[in-house]
Amino acid sequence: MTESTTLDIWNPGWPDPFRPTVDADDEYADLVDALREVQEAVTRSLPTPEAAAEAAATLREVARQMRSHEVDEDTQIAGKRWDIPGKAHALAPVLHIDTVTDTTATGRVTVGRFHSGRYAMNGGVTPLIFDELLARLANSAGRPWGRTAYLNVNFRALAPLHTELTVTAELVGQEGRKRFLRGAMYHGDILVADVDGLWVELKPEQTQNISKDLEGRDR
Ligand SMILES: CCCCCCCCCCCC(=O)SCCNC(=O)CCNC(=O)[C@H](O)C(C)(C)COP(=O)(O)OP(=O)(O)OC[C@H]1O[C@@H](n2cnc3c(N)ncnc32)[C@H](O)[C@@H]1OP(=O)(O)O
Repeated sequence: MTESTTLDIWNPGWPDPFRPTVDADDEYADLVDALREVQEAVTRSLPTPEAAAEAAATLREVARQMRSHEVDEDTQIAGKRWDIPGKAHALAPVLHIDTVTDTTATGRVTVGRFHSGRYAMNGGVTPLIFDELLARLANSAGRPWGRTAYLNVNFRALAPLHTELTVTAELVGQEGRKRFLRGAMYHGDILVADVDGLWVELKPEQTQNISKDLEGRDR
């Protein structure tokens, strides 16, 4: 991390329901790392039917254990570890955010076969990475909470697997509640994708009861 970095772990403008309510420890991060290992290993495998059945039983036993620790979404840790790459959310590729200034952000990401389309990054994963970095920038530097209104992604070249890609983001304009951002993803000097994004600052009534707004929509 460079001297000029103002990397926010938590932006005070964000609504409380997104704040972790218990201290996560390294064991929790390790659990999500282990889950990522399972995702990659299963993706890469062709087990015998017997081995598949045995693994399925083991995984269902883990799911049973985790269900006995279930909490509501405001209380869970997954997706809220702003201090670690991937935020302890197994869906997200592990994005290492190196710098966040008032108007720029940079990061690095390497994906494996779990996030592959066919021998290259799946086209749905690229927006996920852009959303992560651009959202971090859009909502940094004390700016009030905003939501993604659009992400227009251009795929310029195949994004290779098992290879570090660099990702950049820039705040290019603000008009009232609207924040316009641009981003790019590179394999070395090769531009593999770029993006235009709009974040719209929430009105006060949109930040109240944010978890209630979302209730029932994730089931
Ligand atoms: C995994 C772990 C996570 C862990 C949690 C961590 C969170 C990380 C961040 C995640 C953020 C997300 O991904 S959020 C998920 C993806 N996004 C969403 O679900 C958003 C759903 N949409 C909305 O909620 C709404 O549409 C908003 C808030 C975006 C905008 O609604 P609104 O507030 O009523 O806006 P409105 O007054 O109509 O418009 C304001 C201005 O913006 C313009 N505008 C609005 N939408 C658009 C649009 N799509 N394209 C062009 N322009 C637009 C309008 O023309 C207007 O311009 P003018 O007339 O003023 O010029």
